[in-house]
Amino acid sequence: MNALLDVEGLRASYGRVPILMGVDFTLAPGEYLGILGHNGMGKTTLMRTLMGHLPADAGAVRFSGTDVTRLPIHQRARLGLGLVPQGREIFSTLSVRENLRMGLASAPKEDPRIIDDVLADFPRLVRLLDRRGGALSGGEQQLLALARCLCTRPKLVLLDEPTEGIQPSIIEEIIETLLALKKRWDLSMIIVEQNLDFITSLSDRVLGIQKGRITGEVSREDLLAGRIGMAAA
Ligand SMILES: Nc1ncnc2c1ncn2[C@@H]1O[C@H](COP(=O)(O)OP(=O)(O)OP(=O)(O)O)[C@@H](O)[C@H]1O
Repeated sequence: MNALLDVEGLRASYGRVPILMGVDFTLAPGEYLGILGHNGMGKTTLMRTLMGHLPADAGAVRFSGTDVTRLPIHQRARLGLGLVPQGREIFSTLSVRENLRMGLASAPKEDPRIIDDVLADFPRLVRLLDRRGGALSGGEQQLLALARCLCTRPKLVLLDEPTEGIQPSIIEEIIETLLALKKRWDLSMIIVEQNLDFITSLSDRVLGIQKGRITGEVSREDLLAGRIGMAAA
């Protein structure tokens, strides 16, 4: 089967400091791929480079058969790439409803019915529609950031450290939501995390990243059996 995402020799840097040192991997349609790595290993840099927030110095990113390596963010979004950034970037003075409308603005087709469709998978947000984004808990903000991204109708969601600073009770709800989305939407996902339990619950496969390089791959069977050593160490 053709890959949905094909990343080859990807390099990126901040100024003269190289961070991604040649990243290679592919993602199949419908796959949830985990990327596990400690602080500062380049996980966020990889997500930002895939989305186009940071230019690639070398290598290629092909998405859905199109070379997107040099495309600006909005064109990648229109092709079906969506990023839920680390820190969530909720508009704190806008209501939940208004935050969702902001997501709609980058959708290929600005159809307000998309919001209702998305909310069907986020019952907790339905009760909070008029609340200010800044008055939500961290977990509720994470659900909102995910729902806002889904309003762009992505095929591939890049989810950057969703459990950071979130209470365990709502982490379970995020896992259930993500698994339900996998079934109901035709969705693929890259989940960057340090939380091993979270990534094990969701991923079909996990890649380890160290110092800007993919260091290993763990299958779902090995994940469930607790055999993760070489990827994340
Ligand atoms: N805007 C920036 N300018 C310069 N250096 C940066 C910038 N953002 C990140 N870095 C550096 O790039 C390296 C990789 O950072 P990155 O945020 O990609 O790591 P990470 O694996 O996502 O870590 P974390 O889990 O802490 O978010 C780190 O050494 C970091 O200090």
